Amino acid sequence: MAPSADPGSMASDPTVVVQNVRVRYRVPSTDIADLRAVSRSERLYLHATGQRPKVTVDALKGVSFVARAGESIGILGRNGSGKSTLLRIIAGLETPLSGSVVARSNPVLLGVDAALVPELPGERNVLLGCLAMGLTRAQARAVLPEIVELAGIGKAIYRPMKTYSSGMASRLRFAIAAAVNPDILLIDEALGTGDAAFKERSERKMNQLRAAAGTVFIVSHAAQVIEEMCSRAIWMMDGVLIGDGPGPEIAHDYRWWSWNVAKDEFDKADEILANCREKWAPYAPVIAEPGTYASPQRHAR
Ligand SMILES: Nc1ncnc2c1ncn2[C@@H]1O[C@H](COP(=O)(O)OP(=O)(O)OP(=O)(O)O)[C@@H](O)[C@H]1O
Repeated sequence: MAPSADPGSMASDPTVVVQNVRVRYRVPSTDIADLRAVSRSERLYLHATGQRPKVTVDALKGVSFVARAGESIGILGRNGSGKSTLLRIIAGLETPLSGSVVARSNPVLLGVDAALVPELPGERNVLLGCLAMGLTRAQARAVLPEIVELAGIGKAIYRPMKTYSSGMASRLRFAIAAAVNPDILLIDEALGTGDAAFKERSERKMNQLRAAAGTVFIVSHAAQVIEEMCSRAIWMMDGVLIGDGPGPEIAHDYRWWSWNVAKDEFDKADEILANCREKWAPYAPVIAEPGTYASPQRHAR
């Protein structure tokens, strides 16, 4: 079917424009069928060098959308559907095989693997994280109380991060990234681990960022997080964007589809998927004129 109109086109300025992005990985495989598929000379070479044959994984197969100021966008999908790859591409940490990403300002990626030092106490890591995100030492000290309050991990802030539970560490990372008030914040799975009080505080903080006309992206397996926190959601499947629409509605469809898959109700699941594709077909972004965006392409190609 024809791509639908950009749902936010009348609303606000674009912050991130993703156009037909493809990402391909070449990964070694131990599958005997992959070994049989290569030529005899290559097989001999692999054997002699102790290597495995490489297979192609298409992590993103032509993803396009426009994110706008004031949106919080949830990214949903099963394991391996391409959600984290999409965030890394928006953050500029990887170069796509083809396509482009243009962002209004530098996106800040908050990953569960964000590089903090496990041996250091939380408060020292807060300072490190702030410096890494471009704050001066004085600015970092000034926002320390706000970060400590947002993270809400009490006296644990004075203890080494390696002694934290995964939820405590995620909360601290979220608080650090959010405190620098980035225009574009990318969050990978950090919010599913918090308790009700943290959820309340993080929601408030995200609303503040959105109100300041920024954009927040959240990758989460928890459809409920996206249902409650995101104004918009995109549903990824096998590297393809299959639905783009209001957060609560996409999250509801995703949850209902997942439930049916888990119960082996595949006909029902297919029906939900077909309806979602029809109703929330992604729109094709209009190619931006040079100079439309303040910052250059994320990836020089
Ligand atoms: N660095 C990499 N090298 C090779 N393959 C990769 C790499 N990163 C991701 N992939 C592959 O790309 C595909 C998409 O992975 P990605 O991590 O983006 O999925 P995801 O939707 O975030 O998954 P999950 O929900 O499990 O975190 C998967 O098939 C994965 O194996």
